Amino acid sequence: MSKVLVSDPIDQAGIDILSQVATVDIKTGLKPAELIEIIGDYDALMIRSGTRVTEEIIEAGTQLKIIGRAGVGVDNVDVPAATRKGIVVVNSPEGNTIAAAEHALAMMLALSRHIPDANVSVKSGEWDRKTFVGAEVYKKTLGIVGLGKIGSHVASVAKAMGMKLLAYDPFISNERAEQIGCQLVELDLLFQQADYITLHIPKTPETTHLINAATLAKMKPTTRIINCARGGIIDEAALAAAIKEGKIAGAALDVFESEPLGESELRSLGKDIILTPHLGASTTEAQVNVAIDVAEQIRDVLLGLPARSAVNIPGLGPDVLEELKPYMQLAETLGNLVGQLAGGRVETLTVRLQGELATNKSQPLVVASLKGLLYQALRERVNYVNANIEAKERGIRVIETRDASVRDYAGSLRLEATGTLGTHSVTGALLGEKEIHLTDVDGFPINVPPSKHMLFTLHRDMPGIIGKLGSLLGSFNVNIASMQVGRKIVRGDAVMALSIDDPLPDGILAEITKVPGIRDAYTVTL
Ligand SMILES: NC(=O)c1ccc[n+]([C@@H]2O[C@H](COP(=O)([O-])OP(=O)(O)OC[C@H]3O[C@@H](n4cnc5c(N)ncnc54)[C@H](O)[C@@H]3O)[C@@H](O)[C@H]2O)c1
Ligand SMILES: O=C(O)[C@H](O)COP(=O)(O)O
Repeated sequence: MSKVLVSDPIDQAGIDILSQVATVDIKTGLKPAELIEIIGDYDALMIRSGTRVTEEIIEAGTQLKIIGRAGVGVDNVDVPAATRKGIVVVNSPEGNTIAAAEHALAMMLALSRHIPDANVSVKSGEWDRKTFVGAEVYKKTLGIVGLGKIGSHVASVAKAMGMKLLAYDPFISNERAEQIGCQLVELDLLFQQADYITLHIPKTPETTHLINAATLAKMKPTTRIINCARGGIIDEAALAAAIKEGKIAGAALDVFESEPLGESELRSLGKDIILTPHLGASTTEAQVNVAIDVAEQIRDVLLGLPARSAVNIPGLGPDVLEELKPYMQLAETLGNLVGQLAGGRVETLTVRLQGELATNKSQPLVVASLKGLLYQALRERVNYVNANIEAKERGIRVIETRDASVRDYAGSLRLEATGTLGTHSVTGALLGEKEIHLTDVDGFPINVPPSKHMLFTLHRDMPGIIGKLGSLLGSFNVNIASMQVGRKIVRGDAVMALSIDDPLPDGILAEITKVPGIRDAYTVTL
């Protein structure tokens, strides 16, 4: 019989499901070394946010087939390490949505009316009605950062309370935001106008310390911030200073840079701050939902069936997967690339399956393209199972076409996306030992393998331009690994594709477009 280790508190409903197919050991509060010592005995590991599943633990899990996260965030799991070892990582993307949204709303109201401190005051024998005069949320502006599942539910309840809703989410269309009753605005405007700011975004390199001394300085002295998303999105030292100095009115935090919260100035800010110990998902209902959702997936995988919310492994049959695998990678890379060229808020994605790919069997490549397109927004939380739904929720129109007549390569894939930066297209194929190559950008033929950091320019094909760009990049210490120009006619328009060793430093793109002859420049990280 298989063995499952449950290393965080999980509702009994989940344990009952696991017990149908496995021996279940519940061992919570293990130290990393203790987990490493025993994990080798287990086929599955079920966790919440309390267990950090590092590469070391994954390496020691020689029998592990699946890691189940009874909740949303998989930032406590080294997903790439699990993928490398062929371990499926699953989560429960929707099981605690309502719980987290309601916690954020409760925090907003509790902070506005000083409920936690007033409660402590009365319980200690006082009857102080002066200290706890609050503020109403009615007719106030709520700025929602991240209009995904939780952000959208917060929006609908806040609207019913008479709040005006602003939202910032570079991956959501205006139509979708309007449906929810939100006005999409740039982040700076949201910071300047919101009376309440609530965060519902994943923690990524882009969102780390999104709330910092500089962004706090843009807010009103009456602004209150709520974070029930992830610790680290707020710079806690800067937040504490801003509250102390009266630059903003207060904050309500459920999540922290380091959990459990240790010594922290945040604890000493009185009634202007509310702190809860990562309780967003802690409702009876949510815990039953996530436990059942994830336990069922662990059970299925242990029985050799696919998982419905796999974060890292496609929910496709193994035979189809094997055949399409190299093309899936091509589709993901092209999706990620064209999404960045088109700008975040993509409205339409056209996927053209060409040559031998122009068959029904290639349909998973459309999903893989969407997965790549949504990667910048959702990181490892987008997968082959949810990519279609996530795209639909963002109002992205997907057009699928097939053209068997294209014969440049055995099979090739062309993606065209329309977003905030306009319409862009990329084509790719597998060459040699199934190596991914970009074969066309915006209609200009090229032949380059994609690299982690790339720069594309649209320019006039004229003497001296390559030298000028090379010197400019050199003056910013940017090392060029490779460079290729694609053109249709001599001295007409041309595209240049450069692979660079590091991300392009801030501000250079504007300098590049000042080079005579260069019309546009785009940088991407794949
Ligand atoms: N406190 C808790 O116990 C608790 C419970 C559940 C979820 N969460 C956390 O809440 C957050 C939101 O969860 P969800 O289920 O709504 O996720 P979701 O994927 O449905 O929504 C996240 C949204 O953030 C947007 N986004 C991504 N990068 C962005 C950026 N740089 N700027 C603005 N928007 C950006 C995405 O487009 C997406 O719409 C996650 O961090 C999750 O881990 C916390
Ligand atoms: O990402 C999540 O689902 C939440 O942060 C909840 O975490 P928890 O399961 O540890 O309560």
